[in-house]
Amino acid sequence: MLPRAEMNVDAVVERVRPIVDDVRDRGVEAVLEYGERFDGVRSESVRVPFAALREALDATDPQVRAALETSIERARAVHADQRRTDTTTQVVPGGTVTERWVPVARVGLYAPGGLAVYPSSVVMNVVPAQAAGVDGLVVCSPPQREFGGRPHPLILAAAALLGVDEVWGVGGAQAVALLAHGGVDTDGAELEPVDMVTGPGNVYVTAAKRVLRGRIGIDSEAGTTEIAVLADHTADPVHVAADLISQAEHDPSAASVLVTTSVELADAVDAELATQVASTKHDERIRTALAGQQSGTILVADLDAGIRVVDAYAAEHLEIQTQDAAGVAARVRNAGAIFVGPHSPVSLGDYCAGSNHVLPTAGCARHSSGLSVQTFLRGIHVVDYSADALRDVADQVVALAEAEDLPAHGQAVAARFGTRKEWSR
Ligand SMILES: NC(=O)c1ccc[n+]([C@@H]2O[C@H](COP(=O)([O-])OP(=O)(O)OC[C@H]3O[C@@H](n4cnc5c(N)ncnc54)[C@H](O)[C@@H]3O)[C@@H](O)[C@H]2O)c1
Ligand SMILES: N[C@H](CO)Cc1c[nH]c[nH+]1
Ligand SMILES: [Zn+2]
Repeated sequence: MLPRAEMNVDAVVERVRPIVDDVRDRGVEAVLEYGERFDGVRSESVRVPFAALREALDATDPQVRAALETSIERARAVHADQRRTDTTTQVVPGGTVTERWVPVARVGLYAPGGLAVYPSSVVMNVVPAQAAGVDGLVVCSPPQREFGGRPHPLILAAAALLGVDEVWGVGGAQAVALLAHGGVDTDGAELEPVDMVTGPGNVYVTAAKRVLRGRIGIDSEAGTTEIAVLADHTADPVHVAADLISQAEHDPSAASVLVTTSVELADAVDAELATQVASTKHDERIRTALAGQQSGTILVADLDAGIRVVDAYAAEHLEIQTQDAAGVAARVRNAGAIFVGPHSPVSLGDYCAGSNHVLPTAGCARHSSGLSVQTFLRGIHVVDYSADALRDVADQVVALAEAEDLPAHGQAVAARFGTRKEWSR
């Protein structure tokens, strides 16, 4: 199995637990102290005034605003199609089971803001939650020193564009803890505890979600970014290298993995990486990520072996750059999202494909999905039987209850038909 980064979620859970407990006990005062320690800024208050959201939007570069609007429009189109409809099954005459889809009442949405700022993650969180019908939305993002301890203006602008009016300037584990436990701001504004926290983040955010899971619902662990590229001799090494670098740019712990059938391609990608990294803005971070144990190249004998490797790895993002890319993609079982062919780079999905970029990392794609409308819905079974329908199945319920040595279960049915029986101990 390919290793993940050394700095993993397990390694920081115990470091994050005291932060979570402290925020539970001391609320906003603790949040402000952690902001000072980890984000280098202490603000007057944590909730962003409503007027500041509109001001940020008005001050946004028109080109960036238009791009955000495109991103929102495409994401809304895809997520609208994910809505569920209730289903009613008539099991027998007079006996129905309805599956009713009900949105979570109040959710906290995290948009990262440490090494980079992520207005695109505001879009990717808010769009599916709104499409699911969630009423209570609160966005959290780290306080930024250069903006007086408020989140980055583009985070505020994205929230305003999406119609979200509650934004708090808090990041890391303390954000997840504040969302879960609630708190009162220095000026008396109240953050009501949420039922669920979603959104991507670094290892501290992910560890806090793991610590608080159960008290709140969480989405899949959308931690440090990963890309795997499955490529054959037809792939363009310039594109493959650019895509590997694009995701390494997120974090020194990010993973960029090439799985290929072609030695020539592997060598050409190595050469391209050396050239392209040198001219990239965040070259130091990228070099660290590419040199880490989590990144590298794997040579495979053929595409069948390649598919076995990428399935075992279960990458957050998987690009297929092979002949018949669609056919190969159809054979993959485990990935957060799959990007097919030469014109579907991961960066497209990060911003403007319409797909969601909040995706499971660290192998969680074996069992979990990216953020979607479904994340914010709960299916409730509504059981409705008539007297006749219950009578028809009463003996079977009693038989199973007795087989499980839970006779009172059977009695609850029998009692309705005057056939209660006394049980000897
Ligand atoms: N999987 C996905 O869907 C997805 C999507 C977007 C981004 N990401 C990932 O999100 C992450 C964003 O990370 P980021 O750091 O830029 O922003 P972030 O907002 O996730 O983390 C910043 C916060 O980390 C906390 N922190 C920093 N150092 C700490 C320490 N030593 N102890 C405790 N807390 C500390 C601070 O409170 C700070 O506010 C990246 O790893 C990126 O790869 C993942
Ligand atoms: N690649 C990230 C998901 O892991 C999402 C993102 C946002 N901005 C840029 N990229
Ligand atoms: Zn990205």
